[in-house]
Amino acid sequence: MQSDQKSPLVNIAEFDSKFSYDVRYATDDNFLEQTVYDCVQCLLIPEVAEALVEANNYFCELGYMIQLYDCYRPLSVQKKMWEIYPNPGYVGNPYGSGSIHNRGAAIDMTIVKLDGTQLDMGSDYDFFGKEAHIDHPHNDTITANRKQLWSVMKKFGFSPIRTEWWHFNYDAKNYGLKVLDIDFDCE
Ligand SMILES: C[C@@H](N)C(=O)N[C@H](C)C(=O)O
Ligand SMILES: [Zn+2]
Repeated sequence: MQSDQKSPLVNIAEFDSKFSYDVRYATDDNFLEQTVYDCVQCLLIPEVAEALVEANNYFCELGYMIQLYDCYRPLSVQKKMWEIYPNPGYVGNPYGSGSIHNRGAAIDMTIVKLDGTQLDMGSDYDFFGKEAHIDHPHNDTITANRKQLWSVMKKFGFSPIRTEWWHFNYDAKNYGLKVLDIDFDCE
């Protein structure tokens, strides 16, 4: 941790929009099989938080809301992930260009109905295999659910990656953003 680093991140909970949370990295129910976050928070740089709120408000008008799996991720956690699963198709290499999560400009997410009902996206979150790929063929329901997710996210400036249906990077210039290693303030 670099505690002298001033945080440029904002907490999505401070915005006027209702999100659902399923932050498994704050539990041991994740591919690391260990708790790597001290609390559930979605931190992002302001520009990305604003775009996400707009996307969520749009989803809400359609009868859905965003369920957040992960937002900003400290570089120290990225290193733990890489140690356990050093595959650049599924985990950004912290010793290379890293992850857009480390820059507060990527989100892992799905959408759920406003009553909390889950939508079938064809694989679980952080399933590292071909069923999670955005070009893998699935049945009509899954295809329609994914289309709903991606069409709205793209409208608000987010792009998916090929191997993970749940991962979105904000805009194309984001590798130029600063990599951060700030702990969550869980007070
Ligand atoms: C680990 C997974 N949830 C994820 O976010 N992977 C991408 C590729 C990343 O680490 O940036
Ligand atoms: Zn991700």
